[in-house]
Amino acid sequence: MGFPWIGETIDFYKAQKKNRLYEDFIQARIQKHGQTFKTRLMGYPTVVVNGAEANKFFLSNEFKLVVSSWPSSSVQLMGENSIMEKQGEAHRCLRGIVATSLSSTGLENLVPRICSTVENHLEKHWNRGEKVILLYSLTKVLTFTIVLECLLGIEVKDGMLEVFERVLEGVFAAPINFPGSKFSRAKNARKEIENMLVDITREKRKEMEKMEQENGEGEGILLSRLVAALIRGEISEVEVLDNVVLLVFAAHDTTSFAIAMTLRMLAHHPNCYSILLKEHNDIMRGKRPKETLTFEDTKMMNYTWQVARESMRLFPPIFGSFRKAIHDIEYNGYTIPRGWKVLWTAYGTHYDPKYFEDPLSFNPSRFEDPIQPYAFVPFGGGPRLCAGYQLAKLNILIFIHYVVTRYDWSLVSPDEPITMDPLPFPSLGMPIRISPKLP
Ligand code: HEM
Repeated sequence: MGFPWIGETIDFYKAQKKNRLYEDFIQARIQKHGQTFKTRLMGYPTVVVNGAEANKFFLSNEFKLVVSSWPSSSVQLMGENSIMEKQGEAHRCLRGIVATSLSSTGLENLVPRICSTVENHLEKHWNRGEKVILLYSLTKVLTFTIVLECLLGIEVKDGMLEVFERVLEGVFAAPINFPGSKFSRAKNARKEIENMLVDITREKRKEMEKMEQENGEGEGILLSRLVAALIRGEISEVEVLDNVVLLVFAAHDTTSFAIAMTLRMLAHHPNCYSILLKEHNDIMRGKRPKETLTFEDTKMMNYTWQVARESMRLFPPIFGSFRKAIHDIEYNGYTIPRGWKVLWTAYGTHYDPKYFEDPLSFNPSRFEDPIQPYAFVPFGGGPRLCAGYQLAKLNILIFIHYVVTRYDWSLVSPDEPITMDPLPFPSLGMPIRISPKLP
């Protein structure tokens, strides 16, 4: 378990920073101790669990045996009232409100809005002849706009992204609140966002009360649904604010990284790229010039989704997360005492040949066959399965469609290192050389 308090935290962080959490930390200990092993991380005795059976056991027993457990800095910055901190009935209520806008029916209406946001983004940042752009950095601007404008219905103003990013930078920093620290900068940024969101929420409330639009229908936008629940007295104003901040955090870097890794893998595997391009050209052939994509079109992007899933298998945007035991737990011959942490990771199954043959090779067609439940877990599982899974999927498919049908592109640094802090990102921002395709 390493030294008292600190335990193996430094080894864990070092491996994370190099994006070698699996190779240097998890795999090394699995070989020594087996699939389930104990360690000490950030002051807590922690049991690291691996394998589909373990994922199923711990993820599906959320609220019964374990509860999600985020670092203190994340809770302070995302807010104590965000969905990730809620449990039981309070979680079910919030999840219900959020899920209505993020379900297939809710998202079907968003497709035209997402398409025009992607087109405007490409027009603004990608067009104008041959050039080199930073794909990952720019995609973050896009995913931020999609979650705020398309999903929540909040207009993005100049400087907003930078303030949100400052909050995100502190989410996993040490919660030390002295002037100039990462955490204190993040706290100040959070205050700025709160002030802005209070105005937006109150304005929305006034407007909805005037129009008696309490159910938020007519717009179908998530902010209206949250404010409708506020008007009905189901949630408080601070719950609206905390959940807006949480949604931006949950959606933004994760989706950008998934897009970046999908394009990187396509660049490394030209055969896969040809198959994917044909899928998109076939969709285009059935459409009039300038006709926009529909939800039905995205359902035809099966191969693209296989490529994206295979990329997320190899490069999960979230490596896993912590739970806390709320009872003594008997698991697989071990007793996990109440209060201990449990860490499940995507790597624990994604890189295991028991679930994925030749796990380090890139093979999108492995997703043609059904995958064992809880073996492919980039979106988690159980009651806390990613609420934005469908939006992430649409965002990825639609963006890839516009990129591959409109641009020729290539990686400038094919072997660009991926780093983690603690979410993964391409260390140079993923420079690519682009040139618009001739019409
Ligand atoms: C590729 C993109 C994404 C990935 C890989 C991803 C991954 C995850 C994972 C692993 C969890 C579960 C965490 C846990 O069990 O502790 C989660 C939860 C969540 N995600 Fe995502 N996510 C993505 C995109 C999104 C988007 C676009 C949204 C919304 C706009 C979103 C909203 C949420 C929310 C609200 C939760 C908390 C659910 C709950 O506690 O009930 N995510 N996500």
